[in-house]
Amino acid sequence: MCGRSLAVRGLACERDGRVLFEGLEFTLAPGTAVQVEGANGAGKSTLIRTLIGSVSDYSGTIAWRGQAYPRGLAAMRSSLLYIGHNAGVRRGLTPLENLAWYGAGRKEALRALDEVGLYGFEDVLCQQLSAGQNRRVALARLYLPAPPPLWVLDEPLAALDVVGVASLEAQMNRHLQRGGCVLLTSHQPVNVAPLLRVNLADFGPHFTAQELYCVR
Ligand SMILES: Nc1ncnc2c1ncn2[C@@H]1O[C@H](COP(=O)(O)OP(=O)(O)OP(=O)(O)O)[C@@H](O)[C@H]1O
Repeated sequence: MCGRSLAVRGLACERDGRVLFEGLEFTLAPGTAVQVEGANGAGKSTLIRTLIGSVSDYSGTIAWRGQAYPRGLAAMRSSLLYIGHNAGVRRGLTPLENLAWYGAGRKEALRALDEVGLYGFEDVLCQQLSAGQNRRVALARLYLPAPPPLWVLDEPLAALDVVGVASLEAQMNRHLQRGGCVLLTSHQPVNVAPLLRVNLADFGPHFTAQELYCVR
């Protein structure tokens, strides 16, 4: 396994007795991105939660920088910037306060909010912002100085307009050029490179002809 990457080998997950994926294999190396694809309910968010260590009922091996989980978890977490499906924005706080919660100083937070098009909204409560603006508050963390190397982003393009998508793609490409890595889920094409696309449909449960006959 590559010593500087996230390596997934023979990974399988099931929920409620249903196999979501099995035999999943890929490597997320520095300077590269992986886009996890799959239909609604295919298991993309479950995979992400597994990779960031929030879910431990899986089989197979996950290793960060050559160290298999659970031993490698602490090192992975110290390198991780995770933005989940629900974006982790505190609605009772302003955008500025949200970034301060993540340790950002006022000047760098204002610059990041400007980068995501929220200039003038920094002191508005997030509960008064639109869905796309709240997504931008979450994504502003990607524009803070010295970001962690491993970005794991669940549906980061959701609710973004065309300009927002282009801006985020540019920021992800800058991160890759700096040697960082990005793992994301998206139902739409993502313009980042180099990109490995992993479709969970290719790792779904495999039935024998006999089993298929019985299902029918
Ligand atoms: N904790 C859980 N307990 C039981 N079932 C679960 C649990 N978490 C997820 N599931 C089930 O696993 C399946 C995969 O869910 P998941 O959220 O990973 O899909 P997804 O590919 O991210 O879907 P979407 O594209 O709709 O966001 C779903 O059928 C879901 O109901």
